[in-house]
Amino acid sequence: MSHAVLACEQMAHADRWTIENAQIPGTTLMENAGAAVARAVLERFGHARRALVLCGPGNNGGDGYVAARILQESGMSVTAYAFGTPRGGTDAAIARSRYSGAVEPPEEFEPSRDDVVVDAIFGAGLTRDLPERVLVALHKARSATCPVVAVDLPSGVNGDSGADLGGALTADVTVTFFRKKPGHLLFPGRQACGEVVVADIGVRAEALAAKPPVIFENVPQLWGPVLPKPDATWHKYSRGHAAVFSGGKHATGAARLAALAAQRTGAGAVTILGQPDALDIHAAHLTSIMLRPCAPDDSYDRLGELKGCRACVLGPGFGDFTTARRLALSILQEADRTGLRLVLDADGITAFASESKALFDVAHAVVGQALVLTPHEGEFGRLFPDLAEDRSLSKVDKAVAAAARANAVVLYKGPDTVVAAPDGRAAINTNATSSLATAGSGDVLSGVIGGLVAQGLPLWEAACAAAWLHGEAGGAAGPLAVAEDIVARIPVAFGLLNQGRDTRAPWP
Ligand SMILES: NC(=O)C1=CN([C@@H]2O[C@H](COP(=O)(O)OP(=O)(O)OC[C@H]3O[C@@H](n4cnc5c(N)ncnc54)[C@H](O)[C@@H]3O)[C@@H](O)[C@H]2O)[C@@H](O)CC1
Ligand SMILES: Nc1ncnc2c1ncn2[C@@H]1O[C@H](COP(=O)(O)OP(=O)(O)O)[C@@H](O)[C@H]1O
Ligand SMILES: [K+]
Repeated sequence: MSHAVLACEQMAHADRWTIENAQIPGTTLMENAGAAVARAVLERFGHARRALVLCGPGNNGGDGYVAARILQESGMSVTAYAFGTPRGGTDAAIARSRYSGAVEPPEEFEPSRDDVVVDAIFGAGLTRDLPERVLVALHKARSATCPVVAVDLPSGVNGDSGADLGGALTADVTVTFFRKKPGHLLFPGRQACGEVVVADIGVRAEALAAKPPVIFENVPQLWGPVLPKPDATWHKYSRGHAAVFSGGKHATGAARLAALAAQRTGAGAVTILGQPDALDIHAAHLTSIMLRPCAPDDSYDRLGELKGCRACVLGPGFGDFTTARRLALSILQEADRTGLRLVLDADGITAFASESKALFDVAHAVVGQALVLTPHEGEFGRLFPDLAEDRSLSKVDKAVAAAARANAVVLYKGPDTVVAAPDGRAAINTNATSSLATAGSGDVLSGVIGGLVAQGLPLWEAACAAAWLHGEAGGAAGPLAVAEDIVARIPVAFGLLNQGRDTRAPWP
């Protein structure tokens, strides 16, 4: 699965496995890696005056020396700069010895605008802050504003977390090998990488068989197969019925956005539940969405009256924390009997800020899973303060730990939204643009999740699909989109799934 994402340790294991079990020497992998880097340089920056290759002491530097040799052979003017010496006998030392061009000390590195810099100082083996002489060189490269091609990762970016350990360059292109790492997809690493090229260097996919990957880039292959297929016998309720709880009369918009999004996502019926004065406002705006009165002390059982209702969204604009807690806990307590699933967002999350244990306890008592949580960074900190503050954890680690603790699918929002399941699976979303950074966009997302869950999708797949559809819809709506525009483009996002496909089997 080429959309699998490997932690640095898994990648090192795959390298070792290939060398030991497929009898492919490490020097061959390094040759292939260096060749892929040289190819990227020649394809994009072959016109540069010089290629200046910054080489570290490990295998990343080894890739750099191979690239330097190939670039020189292709006729480019090349200088390598040695940041440390490869240990004798290593693949990197062999690569260094095969390169016969100029090798200068770091102090001699003086890039200009017309050069291309190859950053091969540190890759997956970076373990501590960058040394001063590396920082100085990176600063010079940045000041020169010349193009940068990074090998595996821009030096200074942590491959597992995407954290910038200090001073990393923003590359134009990053050439990585076999599979992406979380650091290529999580911010700020994603931004530092620029375009990411994944090169096949001969590492064998069988290396992953013993311990299959659990982290993925969020692509339609992950969840396309479980999207609902149109059925000639459908009626509106069998197609899926979603409910959305409304806030009070001065905060109805959020629920309306969620409800409209659930409807645009394919739920056959959508009902908004709210107090009569709030429903009056909804009635003035809505036509095909149903409205049902629900007093604050009403039982969640009112949901049982909604035919075929499989999903409810609670939290957008809700306001009343006491009622939110009561509703959420009772929905989860009855989830095994009713089959109802809960998407808890916004005020529904904040309502449990100091009572998260009560939520997690009922969620754990459910056979299987019934809860999706959709926190942004602030909400995540309210529910999982210790995880939020733990600097040793990546965003993926945090989301996975939160999902296990809450027995919930956790969709941890941001430009690099992570969707984690209690069993440890995680998908990193990569198609969202900053056009989604607009009020109400999160309400739309919770409605999309609710709409998909109502149609019977498993929770993790529903949340992954929703993040992707939301991203595409936001992109289609353009940079000045408002939340209503995102709702309107959901069909466009579905349409992208159809492209090039048989229209009778509309989804992958
Ligand atoms: N055969 C293989 O294993 C392959 C490895 N590949 C390359 O190998 C890289 C990983 O190689 P390595 O594990 O050698 O790691 P790196 O080359 O990223 O760095 C390791 C070296 O840097 C030192 N180091 C780490 N952080 C430092 C810091 N802040 N200051 C000073 N020194 C520091 C380490 O002690 C070690 O000597 C990948 O990123 C990739 O570029 C590719 O060549 C593909 C094949
Ligand atoms: N810069 C960005 N790039 C990509 N996606 C973003 C960006 N900023 C916000 N988003 C997405 O937009 C949505 C915002 O949700 P949220 O913060 O709950 O907003 P609101 O409460 O206003 O609806 C989330 O899905 C988030 O991932
Ligand atoms: K590098």
